[in-house]
Amino acid sequence: MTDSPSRFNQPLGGNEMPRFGGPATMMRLPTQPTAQGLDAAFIGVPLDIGTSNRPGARLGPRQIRDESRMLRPYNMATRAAPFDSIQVADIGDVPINTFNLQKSVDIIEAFYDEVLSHGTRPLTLGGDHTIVLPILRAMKRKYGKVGLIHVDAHADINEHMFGEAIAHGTPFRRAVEEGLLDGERVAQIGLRGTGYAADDFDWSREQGFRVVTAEECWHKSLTPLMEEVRAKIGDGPVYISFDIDGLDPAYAPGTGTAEIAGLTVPQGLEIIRGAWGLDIVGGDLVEVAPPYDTSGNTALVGANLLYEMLCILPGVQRRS
Ligand SMILES: N=C(N)NCCCC(=O)O
Ligand SMILES: [Mn+2]
Ligand SMILES: [Mn+2]
Repeated sequence: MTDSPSRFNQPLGGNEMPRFGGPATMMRLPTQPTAQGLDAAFIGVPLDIGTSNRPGARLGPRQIRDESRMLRPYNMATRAAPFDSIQVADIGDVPINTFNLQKSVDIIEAFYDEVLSHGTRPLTLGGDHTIVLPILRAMKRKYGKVGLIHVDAHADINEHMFGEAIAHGTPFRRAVEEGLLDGERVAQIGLRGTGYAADDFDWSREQGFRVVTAEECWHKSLTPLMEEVRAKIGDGPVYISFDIDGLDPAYAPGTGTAEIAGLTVPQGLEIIRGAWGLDIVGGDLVEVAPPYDTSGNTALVGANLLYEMLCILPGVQRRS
C-alpha cells in the first residue's frame, strides 16, 4: 500500500538507504537550523561536565542518533503514526561550552527559549542530567510551572555536590527553589540504592512529589501506577525527564552512575506510554555514556524511549 506523499518530514527509509548509511540525524530525519515550523524537534546537548562518577555522556547525543537508525516510522504497539501527524526534524546540538558548566547552562537556557518561541515541543538527547535545569527554566517562561514525570535511580535533589549548586545530582532541588515545578504534579519513579542520609527521599515527599521507589515497581506492570500518576498530573503542562539509569544496568549498562535492581525496559515503555493524552510539553533522555556501552544497546534503548515520547505528543494520531 503506498500512501500519498506526506506533507510532513519522514525518516529516511530502511529500504531507501541501508541503515548503516545516510545522515547521522535522529531517525535519519531531515535537519534544519532552528525549530521554526516544527511541532517537535530532536535536540542534542553534548554535556557531561556535571557528572560525578563515570564521564562520557557528552557522546550520548551522537550515539543515540547512530542507534536510532533501527527505528521505523510506525509504532506497532500503540498504533501511533507520528510522521503522518506532526512536523518533526533534528535541529542538531546545543553549542555548549565544555570548559564552563555555568556558561553551558546559560547557553542551553537561551537555546530552549528560542525553540519554545516557535511552539515546538523539544525532545532532548543528553548529556548528563544537569541539562534539565536550564530546559525547565525555559519551560517556566513559556508555560508557567509544569508537572514532571521523572524516571531515575536518583532523586537528583541534592542541596549541592562538592559545594556546587549546579551538577547532575541537584537539578530538581534547584527547580523547586526557582518555582519551575508544581510539586503536587510531580512523580519520581525508580529511586533506589544507597543514600547520603536516611531521609534522602523525604525532601521530595515534602514538596508533594509522588516518590515511587524501585522496590515498589519490582515484578509488576506499571500500567496501574501510571493511572495514579495521570490523575496526579491532571490537565496541566507536564515534562518528562528520563534518566537512563532508572533502568537496571543489565539493560542500560552504558551510564555514569549505575545502581543495581532497576526498572526493566518494558516498565520504561509502560511509563512513557502511560502518559499518552497528557499535555506533554517536552522530554529528555539523559545519562547515556557510550564509553561504557560496548554493545550500543543502552543508546538503542534511549533512542526507542525518545521515539516513544514522540509518539505520545499532543497531535500524534493513532492508526485504527
Ligand atoms: N545520574 C544522575 N542524574 N544523578 C546521579 C547523582 C549521584 C549522587 O547524587 O551521588
Ligand atoms: Mn540517575
Ligand atoms: Mn538523574
